[in-house]
Amino acid sequence: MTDLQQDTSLEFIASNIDILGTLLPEQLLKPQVGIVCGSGLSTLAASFRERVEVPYSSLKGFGTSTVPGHKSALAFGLLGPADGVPVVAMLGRFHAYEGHSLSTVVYPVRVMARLGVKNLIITNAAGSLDPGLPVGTIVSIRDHLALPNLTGFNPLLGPAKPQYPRFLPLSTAYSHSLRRALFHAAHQLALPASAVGEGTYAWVSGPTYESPAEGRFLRAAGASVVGMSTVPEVLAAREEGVEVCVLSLVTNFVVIPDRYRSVREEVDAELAGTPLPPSPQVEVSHEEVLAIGKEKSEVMRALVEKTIELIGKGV
Ligand SMILES: O=P(O)(O)O[C@@H]1C[C@H](O)[C@@H](CO)O1
Ligand code: HPA
Repeated sequence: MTDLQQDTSLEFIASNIDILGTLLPEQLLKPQVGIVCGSGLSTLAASFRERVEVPYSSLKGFGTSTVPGHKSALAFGLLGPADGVPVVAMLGRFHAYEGHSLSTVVYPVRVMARLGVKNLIITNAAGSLDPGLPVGTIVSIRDHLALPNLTGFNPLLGPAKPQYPRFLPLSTAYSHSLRRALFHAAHQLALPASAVGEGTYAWVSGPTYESPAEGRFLRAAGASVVGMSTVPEVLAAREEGVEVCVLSLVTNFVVIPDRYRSVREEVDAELAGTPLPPSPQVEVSHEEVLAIGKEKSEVMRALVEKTIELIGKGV
């Protein structure tokens, strides 16, 4: 772990606001919408106007993202028509599997909230557990299943703080109104219905991809997609009073064979002179995850931008 407990005191975070005050023009200093860019999705900030990038290294309390496809900077800019909505994007996030403490993982979300962000769009790359959500589908997350949270690995563990609720409800964690804005945006962009699905995100710690039995378990438990991020950020955002919308890009199927081929059957059939067809050996890789992110970056960007435009219009 890089630290045990990140300093999230108002004073410490405010020191970043002072630093940003020296780096940003006035019109970018109070972003209304935040974006977290998932693996391979940093291009979500490609069309920010008046864009200014601030490396995490020039800010206090930020870690360094060590995962390929994740930069380590905040991008500030304007999005949408006319004067534009001030926005901030995390180009690169922190994952617990990199060795970051959960308080470091969620720290940028807390900074965004203090800067004035009211709505946060969190993106990620995820594996599909549902044949109805093929590779390339964008999934609007409506709920989560977080085994680490249920077993004592939760970013909100710790002494009560007067500015936060002690017992945070999660039944409305995924904003109904932001999800409505997202589906209105998908309609306005004339995306086919199959391009954007809905589902439940299972958070696992990683860094291993799921074994077939783990995939079957998560699917039986009600998850639609699985990934190694996002839920800690959702919890911190909700604790800060920020509305949250999560988009998972399906980059691969989690291998869930209905039935394992028996190797005994395979060998017996071979020796009897009636060999079975070769059994498929499928493996997911981060390179494949990044490649799908690249392929879908334009549609993800268009969807996020249109959603932000509609949020600004109160749709
Ligand atoms: O940051 P995200 O959740 O988009 O990244 C996913 C999960 C792992 O970090 C990585 C695995 O390929 O991609
Ligand atoms: N499992 C967990 N995280 C992921 C996956 C996956 O299959 N694909 C992309 N991120």
